[in-house]
Amino acid sequence: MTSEPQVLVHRDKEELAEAVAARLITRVVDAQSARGSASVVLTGGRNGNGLLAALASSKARGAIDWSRLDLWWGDERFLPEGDPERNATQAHEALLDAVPLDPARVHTMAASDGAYAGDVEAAAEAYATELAAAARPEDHARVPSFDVLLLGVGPDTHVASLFPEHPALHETERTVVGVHGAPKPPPTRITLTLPAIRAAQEVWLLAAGEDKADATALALTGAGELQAPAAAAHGRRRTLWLLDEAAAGRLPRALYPRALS
Ligand SMILES: O=C(O)[C@H](O)[C@@H](O)[C@H](O)[C@H](O)COP(=O)(O)O
Repeated sequence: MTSEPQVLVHRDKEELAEAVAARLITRVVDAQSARGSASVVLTGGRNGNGLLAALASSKARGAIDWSRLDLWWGDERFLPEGDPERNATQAHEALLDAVPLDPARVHTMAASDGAYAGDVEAAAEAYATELAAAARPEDHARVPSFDVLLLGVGPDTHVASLFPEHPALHETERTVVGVHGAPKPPPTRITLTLPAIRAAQEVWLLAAGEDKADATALALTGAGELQAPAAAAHGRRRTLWLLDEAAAGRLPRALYPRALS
């Protein structure tokens, strides 16, 4: 089962970050009260980090039981541990170091100087194994049914490290793969594949700024999955596009109900 994309437009990137932070707190609190724990997949990039910074400064952040939250990553830049360009390093700086997480529930992807010594395929396979170990029978997948999977949308419509026309988009078996020759630096990356992304209950795609307007319009108006990977990202229950006005600037108005002021 997949879900039709819903579009929500906020005034600017600051309002977007704060509104999505509030939405995420509510979603995590709901999941924790229903099930005892929650799982969220983080994204790299400016919007993902802006969201984490908004969570860090939210007065409501104490409503989350951080010790019962599993954090995963949708992709990682295959760089040495602690490199300032690693998505995990940036997430720690923006939020993770400031909240009482259980370190065993913070599932980072391997660094290039870590256990797999520069072997990105082995690092990807290890992450797939970690995901499979966390999946429950009721998930009916080789990854957990993440409560929320966050994806920043690139100006070329890439999500995670799934770039237009790249071979990783054809993957139907593996849940995590190594990426070579990515057009956005660094060229070597680890990414969840579409089957792993589509196992999430909810997929939230984030885009802000005029440089995302074409990508957003392309992905939401019928582009193919190879041409526009963002168009291929669906949650089982919900697919939410969370935009600012600039990123929504070239969308047909019929796609989103809220009137712009
Ligand atoms: O590792 C990365 O670079 C990301 O995970 C990538 O997929 C990112 O989310 C998009 O490129 C959007 O990034 P911005 O929000 O910075 O445009």
